[in-house]
Parts: sequence; structure tokens; C-alpha cells
Amino acid sequence: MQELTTDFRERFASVKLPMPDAEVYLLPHFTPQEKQIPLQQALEENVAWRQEKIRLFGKQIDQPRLTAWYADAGKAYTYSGLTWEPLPWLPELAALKTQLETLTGAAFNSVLLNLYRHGQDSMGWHADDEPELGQNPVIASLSLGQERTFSFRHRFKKDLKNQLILPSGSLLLMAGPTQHFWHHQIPKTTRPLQPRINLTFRFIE
Ligand SMILES: O=C(O)CCC(=O)C(=O)O
Ligand SMILES: [Fe+2]
Repeated sequence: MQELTTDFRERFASVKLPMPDAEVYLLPHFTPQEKQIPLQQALEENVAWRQEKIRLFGKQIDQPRLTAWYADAGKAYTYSGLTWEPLPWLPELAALKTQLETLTGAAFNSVLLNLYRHGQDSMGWHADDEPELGQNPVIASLSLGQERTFSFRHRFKKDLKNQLILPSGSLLLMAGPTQHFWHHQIPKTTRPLQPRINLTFRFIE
């Protein structure tokens, strides 16, 4: 089972979000300001971005964002009935993985990247609860570029909600029972927005 260390929990108690049935931390300044733009540019250029399709009402349509998946060799990942072979770690991604492991005490062996090109790119309500992520996954989610709204809603207590702004350089950590009890999304907006890259580091069993 994956867990944050006691050391991490004590150090970051002040940025733990007051959500029941959840363990969520928002570290606003994980990537320092001067590194954000070079890192974002390197990722925009070097990541093998793909336009995946989703099935909606029996039709194949473009996913409203670009994605890529990097992981340790042999960690195949299955979704929508398809199995994806991971790409080998880019140096920038390997460095972030090590930084996150040192910070949290959790291990990561894969990263899913999302590129939201503008305000009409989005991610619908879901939990990161695929069986290969294990019981209580630690998900480390780094944001670069345009700040976007991130919404939570409780899966069973329908009046419980939370909305955050994820600024460039921020790290959102979800652990403990969060995925059992909460869904999250990145909503669309009609405001004209610049691109945003999100990286979610995970451990696949
Ligand atoms: O872009 C984000 O901040 C959310 C990404 C996400 O929820 C996911 O990749 O599972
Ligand atoms: Fe997610």
C-alpha cells in the first residue's frame, strides 16, 4: 500500500485541504518560478503528445486534450479496452519523479501527461481508481502554465464540493481514501486561456 510519510504529513499539515474522507495537499510553489517556463517549453516540445479518441454515444470523438504516458519498461496500462506500452522516461520527467519521491516518501513508476491547449480542453468527472493503482494510491499532480479550476465532488454526500485554482508550479497530492470518496474534474471554460500542462505521477502495481 502507498502512503505519505509521517514527516511529509507533519511538514505540510498547514496546506492539507479541509475535506472529509480525503487526504489532499496543495503545495503552491513546488516548481520555482524561474524553472516553470523552461520546463513547460521542454515538455511541449519533447513529449510525444497524442490525440486519443473516446467513445461517446457510440461515436469516436477526439479527447478534449492531448496526452502521453511515460513509465518503467513493462508497465503496460489498460483503458477503454486498449493496452498502452509506455514510452521510456525523458530526463525532465525522471528528474521530477526523483524529486517527488524524495519529498513524499512514496514511489512512482509512471506519469500521465495532459496538455490542455485552451479553455475548451478539459477532463470530465472521474476518480483515479483503476485496480492497478492499488487500494489508496498516492497521486502527485504538477501543473505548469495557465492556471485552471480543479473541482472535487463527494461521490456519496452530494452537497460536499470543493473548488481550487491550480497555479503554475503547484503540486496537488491526493492520498489515503480520496479516490474512494471523491470525483474530480477540470471543467471547460469559454474564457480564452493559454495552454496548461499537467503531470500526474502514479505507482502501477
Ligand atoms: O489536469 C489535472 O489537473 C487533472 C488530471 C487528472 O485528473 C488525471 O490525469 O487523472
Ligand atoms: Fe484524475
